[in-house]
Amino acid sequence: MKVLANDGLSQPAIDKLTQAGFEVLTTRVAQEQLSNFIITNQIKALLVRSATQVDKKTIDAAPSLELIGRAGVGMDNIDVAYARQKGIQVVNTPAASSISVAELVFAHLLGAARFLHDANRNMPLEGDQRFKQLKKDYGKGLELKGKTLGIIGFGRIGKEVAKIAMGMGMQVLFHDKEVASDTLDLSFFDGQSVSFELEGSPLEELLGKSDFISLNVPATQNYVLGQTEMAQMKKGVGIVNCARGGVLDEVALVDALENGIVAFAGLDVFESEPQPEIRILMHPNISLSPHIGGATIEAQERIGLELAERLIDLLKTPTV
Ligand SMILES: O=C(O)[C@H](O)COP(=O)(O)O
Repeated sequence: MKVLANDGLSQPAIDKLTQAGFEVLTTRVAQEQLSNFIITNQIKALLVRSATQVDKKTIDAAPSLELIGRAGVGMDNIDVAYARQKGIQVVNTPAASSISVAELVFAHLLGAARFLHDANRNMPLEGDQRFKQLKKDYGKGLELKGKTLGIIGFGRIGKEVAKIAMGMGMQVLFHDKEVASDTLDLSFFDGQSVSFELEGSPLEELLGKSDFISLNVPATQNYVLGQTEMAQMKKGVGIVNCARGGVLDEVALVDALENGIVAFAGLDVFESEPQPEIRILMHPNISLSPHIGGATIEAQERIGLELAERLIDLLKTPTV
């Protein structure tokens, strides 16, 4: 039984599937040739990350498909409803990358609060005058300890973000339409743990009180943070978006950066991927990363193994 892992798959997952009798192809097939490749090779399971689009056209043109696996969380690149309607099983790995994404939120927060992204671009090859000037330019960094972090979206990732923030001595507010309150267990290295009860806040209150805001919601039809919400934020706020491009209005963000409402932003995802807007790419107060929230060795191993197990279970291939 053939599996196409079109956006790559960790080696332990490939090994597990191979041992279970699957033939795993890791050829990166271009979007336009995908349907044809699936038919020609009689692919039964198509595994993707966020790069490959699995739309109606691809699904219609690939009758051999029995399963679509998303190696990751967001399924906005897959027409899930249509696939299921056609009898194709669709699975993802919602929990496996939460820690990696949460840690990237803090990579952006800690980095941008100390201008690291811009300092990296501007460090002089030589010349102590320029070095001294940069020392002045980057001389007004911010500490995170004691500040308030507003987390919008309190699912698995939002909760991991909250735990790191609490460990750093930050105050945490969260807003989630589905979650009124929650208990967080903070585990320490020595096995001890402490529980915290958190009450959700109305969005307006979170916007007005937060020194930093992290977006941790799934893809949405409308902006979660647009011009109206930015006008309600505390002056000098830092915003991090490691969720999805369309949840943050980038035009409103650049305006808010220009008028000083927002001091900095950290963006891992963009309204336009893989080619973000030039104003976003060139802005000195935006820390950038190319959609790598789940891209750690640990997360990809967990994702791959979880997906392999689901696939073996669902397609019930006899082991060789
Ligand atoms: O939804 C996800 O899992 C993340 O956005 C990561 O996407 P990726 O698998 O394309 O890196």
